[in-house]
Amino acid sequence: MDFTKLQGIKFDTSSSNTTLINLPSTLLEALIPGYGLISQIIFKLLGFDIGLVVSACLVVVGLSKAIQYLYNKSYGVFSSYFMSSIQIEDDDELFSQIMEWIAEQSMTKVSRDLKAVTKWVSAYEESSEEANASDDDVLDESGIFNFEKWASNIPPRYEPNFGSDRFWYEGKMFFFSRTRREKQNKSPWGNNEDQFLDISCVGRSTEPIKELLNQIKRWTLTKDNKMTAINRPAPKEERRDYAWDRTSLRPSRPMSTVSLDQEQKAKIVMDINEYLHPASARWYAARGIPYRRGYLFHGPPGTGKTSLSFALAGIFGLDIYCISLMEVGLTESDLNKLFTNLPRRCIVLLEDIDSAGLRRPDEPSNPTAKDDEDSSEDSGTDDGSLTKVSKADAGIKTPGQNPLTNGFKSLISLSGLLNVIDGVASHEGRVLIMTTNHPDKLDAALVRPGRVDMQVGFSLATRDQIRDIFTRMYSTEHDIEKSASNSTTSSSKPPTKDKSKPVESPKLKDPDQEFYELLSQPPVLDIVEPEKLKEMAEQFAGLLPEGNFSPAEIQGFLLMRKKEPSRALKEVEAWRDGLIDMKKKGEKVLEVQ
Ligand SMILES: Nc1ncnc2c1ncn2[C@@H]1O[C@H](COP(=O)(O)OP(=O)(O)OP(=O)(O)O)[C@@H](O)[C@H]1O
Repeated sequence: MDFTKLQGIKFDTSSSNTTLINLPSTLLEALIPGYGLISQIIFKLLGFDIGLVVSACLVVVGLSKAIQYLYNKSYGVFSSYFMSSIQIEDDDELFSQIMEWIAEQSMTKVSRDLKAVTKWVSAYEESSEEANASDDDVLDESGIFNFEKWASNIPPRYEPNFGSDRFWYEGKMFFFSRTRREKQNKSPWGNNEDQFLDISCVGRSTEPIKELLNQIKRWTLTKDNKMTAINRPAPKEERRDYAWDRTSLRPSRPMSTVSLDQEQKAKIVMDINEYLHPASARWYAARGIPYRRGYLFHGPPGTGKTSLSFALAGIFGLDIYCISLMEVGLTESDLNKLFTNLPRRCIVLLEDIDSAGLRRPDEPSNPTAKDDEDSSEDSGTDDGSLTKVSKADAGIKTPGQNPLTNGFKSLISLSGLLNVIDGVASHEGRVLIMTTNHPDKLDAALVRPGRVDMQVGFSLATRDQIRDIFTRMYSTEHDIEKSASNSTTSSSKPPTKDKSKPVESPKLKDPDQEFYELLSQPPVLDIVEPEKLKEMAEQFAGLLPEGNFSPAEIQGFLLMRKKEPSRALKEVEAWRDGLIDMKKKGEKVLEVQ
């Protein structure tokens, strides 16, 4: 647009033709290059002077711009003097809590500008409608669960789109804006944008917004109640922004489902309870003791070490942060970052620390050859004179290596691990649980008091545990409780079809007909009275020798017969003999499963 032409314009104010909506043609010519020519052509072709229309349009645009400018200016002045606001960044967990809360408010029902998000739900997070889906919604015509069909019934979640909106909450109006911006530190991988929310309200105090945020946090708590969040290290390339990824949210595991000596369970719970009490931090500080507590859960695989950790997280409402030192490429600085980014209170689960392949300087150059030997004489000190395993060692398999580590060597040295556990990076207030199948292979420095304050041994199933696992598997008490508290019965439904509704084979003759006919056999649902169940559990426990099988193995056997306690009882001897035989021969495959 050539504004220099505006200088040459002489406004003929005496002309009665020049009004607010009939601008002089010289002005129009200056604002719209080629206007004169175009208007003449249109006039010649149509006999119509477009000057009035163009002038009116320009005046409307100009006025609306001026009004918008004035509005923005006055809103800016008003909000800086008479409004309060709080900003929330998207890397804060409050961000997702607010989005979830808002998605359930009437704002998303009346707003005309929404963002639809496919709900990612884990198997445990289905809403009641999803969990209540009828067989017609989830099963195909052969009676087989069809995920696509089921997933198509899950509606998206609607949340506010980018931009501004407002909502009322408890009689107060709040303004809400969602803004996208470019990240300052750009990464060649993935997303270079982040977002933030701004919640504001009229008034010179942020109290109403703070109260709203507290309400949202309380709402999240009731929603996530009885759920345990599991976090794992974020992928390497994203670790610059987020150290941890919340990988799942699962129902808290009731303590009663972990078969372990009751007194031992109570001892651990009481110990953690005392430690977590807010007054304990001061008690520790007054005595110059670092406010940390570490536990070592040791025992054969499948004996409940991880299960107990999850049950503890559920009891104390803590999130779990799992780290495996076996993670390929996990360096000491990564580990440091992960520990410094832990929340104030949490459970850190350091799994299988024995198989992490940590190395000390006095180890032979072929360290893996020594892995199979008992290294308990490695009475390490925590003086830090321990070396870091070279990167070249990672993942190199050599003969004689520990089958558990599969030749893997961690990039983390023992000194590095010790520094993280009790160094400056270590977060005070966290509960550290280390698990191992081979406590004898651990360095004494790692398990010295202060790093490990309580050791809990897990053993292969005792008679009591076997009885307990059998009873829990076939007891319907929990199912009845659930269906009473929640009108839905589907969460307690057996995963296969009910026996009252046998699976129908498809009408059409198809090559899989014979296979489908196998499915049409009605499943047996063997419900036994509590008294009888007790008797059967006793019988079952009597058939399995103590200290021979892990709870996981017994659970696996029962799961294959999850609705048929009588069949489990009938087949347990064959399974037992097969498993003992298999272990003797060192085989991995079992005939009777
Ligand atoms: N003591 C137990 N009580 C109840 N269930 C158990 C027990 N031990 C094992 N299980 C069952 O066995 C499975 C594996 O258990 P879990 O992962 O806790 O074992 P683990 O000791 O951590 O094994 P690993 O050493 O291999 O990590 C789980 O499904 C769990 O329910």
